[in-house]
Amino acid sequence: MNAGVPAIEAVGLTKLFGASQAVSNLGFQVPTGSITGFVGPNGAGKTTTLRMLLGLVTPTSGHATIAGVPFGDLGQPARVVGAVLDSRGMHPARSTIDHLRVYAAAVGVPDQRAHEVMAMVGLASAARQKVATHSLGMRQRLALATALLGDPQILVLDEPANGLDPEGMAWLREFLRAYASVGRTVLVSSHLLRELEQSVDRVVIVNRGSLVYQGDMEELRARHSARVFVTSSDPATLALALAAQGIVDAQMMPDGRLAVRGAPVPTIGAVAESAGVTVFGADTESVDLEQVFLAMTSGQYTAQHVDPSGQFPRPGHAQSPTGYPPPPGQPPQAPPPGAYPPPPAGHPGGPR
Ligand SMILES: Nc1ncnc2c1ncn2[C@@H]1O[C@H](COP(=O)(O)OP(=O)(O)OP(=O)(O)O)[C@@H](O)[C@H]1O
Repeated sequence: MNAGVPAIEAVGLTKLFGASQAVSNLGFQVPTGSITGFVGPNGAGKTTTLRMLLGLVTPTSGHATIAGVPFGDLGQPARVVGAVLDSRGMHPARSTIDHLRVYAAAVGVPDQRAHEVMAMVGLASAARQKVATHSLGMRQRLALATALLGDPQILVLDEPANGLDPEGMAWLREFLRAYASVGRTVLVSSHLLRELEQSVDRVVIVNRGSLVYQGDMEELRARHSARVFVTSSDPATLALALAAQGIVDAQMMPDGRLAVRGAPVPTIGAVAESAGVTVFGADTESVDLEQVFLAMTSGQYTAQHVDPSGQFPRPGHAQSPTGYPPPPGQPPQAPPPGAYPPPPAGHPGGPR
């Protein structure tokens, strides 16, 4: 693959089904060597997008490339990109190994490769078992094995975790890591960020056919990094002392607490002590990325700033006491319960 060329690129992809817009001017890149998550709620347009990438659906406008060229121009597509789009369309009467042999012949690889990929996905002991009797998890593994037949440099997987039990999910995570560790690329979709959080280095988030976010997981985490809410004898002096140490993101809350980002509790405690400020309490906000995702994809995403009302505007925070006693005569501070609105009906995590 050409150095510097993204493994996958979508440019202005749009798909209309009649009057309904499934994908809308969607652009993103999947860097070579990355494991990129493609995340969005049900109906967000993930499958349609993946099918456009793979030449199975013609875009209304826009285009996509795989290894720098449109899918249709790949000389030997199965050697470049393997895809798992739907594990339900397999011939039920075929055995595991027969299914793989049929596809091995289609891809132009020897039967031996069918045995190899069957072992790679842990199906060797089910070689003679008919597809009709496979569990959904087994079908997912078989679909993955089929995608691997051509030993492709790029894998595109649509909801591969569907039907996998926790052990299967852990196995899939390991598998994808090992696959990408030698410079190969994975694009994997899910309707749950939580499902992919531990496996991907990069994420493309879509909602209603449009891009909501693309970037590194680290960046997403950093953007939503936790703040520490400090109750002290002198917040203004503490803010100045923190700024002198380069910790400049400290905002006064209407309730008198200082909201500090970018420093852990022990550091804040040490700065306070050296400035002669007494700390009565410090509550750490922990960020649940799934909540960030839900907020992003339910139209309630309002990013970073502190709400002047002194409430906790950002989703996913849960306060945890840190061992400091509350100020004399005051109960420990806690966020208002239910400050974050629940996801809407039909949204994953919300009522269906
Ligand atoms: N062949 C089709 N004809 C008409 N509408 C379609 C077709 N395929 C998809 N759609 C519609 O396009 C929208 C996006 O569907 P798509 O399957 O791409 O979303 P998704 O994010 O993959 O969702 P899910 O996770 O539920 O599969 C949906 O409203 C869907 O009903």
